[in-house]
Amino acid sequence: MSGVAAGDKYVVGVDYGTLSGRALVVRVRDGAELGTAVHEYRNAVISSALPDGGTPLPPDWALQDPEDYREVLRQAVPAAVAAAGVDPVDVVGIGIDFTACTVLPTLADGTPLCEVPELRQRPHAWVKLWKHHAAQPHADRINALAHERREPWIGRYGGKISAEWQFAKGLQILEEDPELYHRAERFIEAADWIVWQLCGVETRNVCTAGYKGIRQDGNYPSADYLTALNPGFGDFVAKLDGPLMPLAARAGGLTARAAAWTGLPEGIAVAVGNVDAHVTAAAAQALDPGRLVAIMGTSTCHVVNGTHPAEVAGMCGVVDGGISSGAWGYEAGQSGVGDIFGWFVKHAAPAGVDSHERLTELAAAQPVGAHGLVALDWWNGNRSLLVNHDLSGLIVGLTLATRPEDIYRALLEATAYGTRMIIEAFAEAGVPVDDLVIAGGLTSNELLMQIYADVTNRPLGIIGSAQGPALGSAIHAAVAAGAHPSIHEASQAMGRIAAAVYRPDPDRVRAYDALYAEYRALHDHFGRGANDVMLRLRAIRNAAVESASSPQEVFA
Ligand SMILES: Nc1ncnc2c1ncn2[C@@H]1O[C@H](COP(=O)(O)OP(=O)(O)O)[C@@H](O)[C@H]1O
Ligand SMILES: O=C(CO)[C@@H](O)[C@@H](O)COP(=O)(O)O
Repeated sequence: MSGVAAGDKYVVGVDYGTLSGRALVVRVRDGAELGTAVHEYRNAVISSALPDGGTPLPPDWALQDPEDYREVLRQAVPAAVAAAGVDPVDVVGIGIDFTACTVLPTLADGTPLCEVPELRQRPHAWVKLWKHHAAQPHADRINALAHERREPWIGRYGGKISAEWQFAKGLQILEEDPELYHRAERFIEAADWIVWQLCGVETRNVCTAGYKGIRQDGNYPSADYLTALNPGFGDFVAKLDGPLMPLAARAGGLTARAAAWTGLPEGIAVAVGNVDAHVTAAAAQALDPGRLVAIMGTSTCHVVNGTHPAEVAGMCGVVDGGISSGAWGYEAGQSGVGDIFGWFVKHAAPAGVDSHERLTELAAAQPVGAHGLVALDWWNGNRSLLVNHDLSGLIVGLTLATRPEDIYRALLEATAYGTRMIIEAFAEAGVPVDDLVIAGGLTSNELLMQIYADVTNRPLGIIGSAQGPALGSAIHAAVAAGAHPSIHEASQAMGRIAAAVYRPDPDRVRAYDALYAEYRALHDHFGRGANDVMLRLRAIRNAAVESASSPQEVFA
């Protein structure tokens, strides 16, 4: 990479993903990406047993190790600066984005409870990753009580709080390990925790407080409501509440300790924490209302700005300033997308066709509908519109003639139908979606992109960066450092989009309309109570796994 010139200033964006953290060095003047480095988390996703080989974990758990996050600062940031060839003294700010809701209990000084020696073997002491889905029963109770009491905030979450979010995860800790819950003086998004590590100041960003917490119109749920959920839960908001700051604000200056980790100058601006999806809207120059950004990787997040708050059934949430100050930001999501394709390649495709590239090549040769299949894309549950992580996947239409590429294509299509359900829910609630911009690793699959254009009948733009979230974080860092006056101006100067790269084809649009009608019928049948077979199967599975983990069977 090249482009280093005297007088230029730089910012570093750090994108904390599910398996790794990436640092990117960006030129403030025009957003040129000069150097990048990735650090894979040593403990990755902790889902079967705690790292020291000890305590086994029940189904649907997903934990992480906060030390992996610090290691990204020590490894990836200096490596990216070295790769860029810039002098660290010319770096004026650092910004981060994180997966969310990825959340941890800490002491008052920010020490994660899993780093307190006597708590290390307690599963609830660790970071709960966004895809920790074991708090579904807690989410169900949060929702039922909110509706019963007509809590004013529930409509801002499409009628349902997700099992992935702060209140469900917090309630699970209280009810499964009350002593640990009481040891937690703070309960904090990893996005805000790593900013605390960087600048030594605890802040809370409006984005995660709004979408992943339940903060609306300046308030969290009342102590009265929380106590009705569980008499011990009334103090939860006190653990969450911190100095709330708008996106792109300066949280503080880089501490001497974090300067030593990163090799960056002490005192440079540290931007307020942000979320991988939301930060990408700035990178894709997609802050105007009506332009929906889908960040497609292991999962998909959909974010779009609107001019007013509307209640969209099944969305994740609408938050004032949740994507950028001055607009109402909407979020929806699909919990499994690339992960479903990855599952098929790894566990179901026979040798010889067990790669995304080969399956895509074979699937691309088919006319729409030729495989005779429709799938429901719920391998990792359903985040929007059904908000139920106990739902599971389904493929209808299998015959002896079905080939691996048929199933692979049906899975690609199923995720596109899921996105269309979300777009239609927005439109029905008066939140227009005029075009889509796609970001994330899946943009490299051209067949998938064309399927999305045809299924949604909308032009598809592609973000002009392979590192959308990290670029978005760098843009926020530039604003926090005062190098651009606002996120809109920084987005125009530093963001990149190739508009309308994929256009819908009218014949394929018609063919997909028919298949989408079948998807919708299956979606409502299995997802809206007509047939709860998926929920019954999940209960049977959980009981079987639980009985198999009795001491005799585990150690047999
Ligand atoms: N060519 C491909 N076509 C479809 N899916 C792919 C392809 N290559 C990788 N994937 C899937 O994409 C996901 C990785 O995407 P990426 O954007 O890197 O992930 P992340 O969400 O962690 O940032 C994995 O789930 C993988 O199975
Ligand atoms: O839910 C959000 C953001 O709100 C994401 O962080 C979460 O889906 C993780 O996404 P990826 O792992 O980046 O696909």
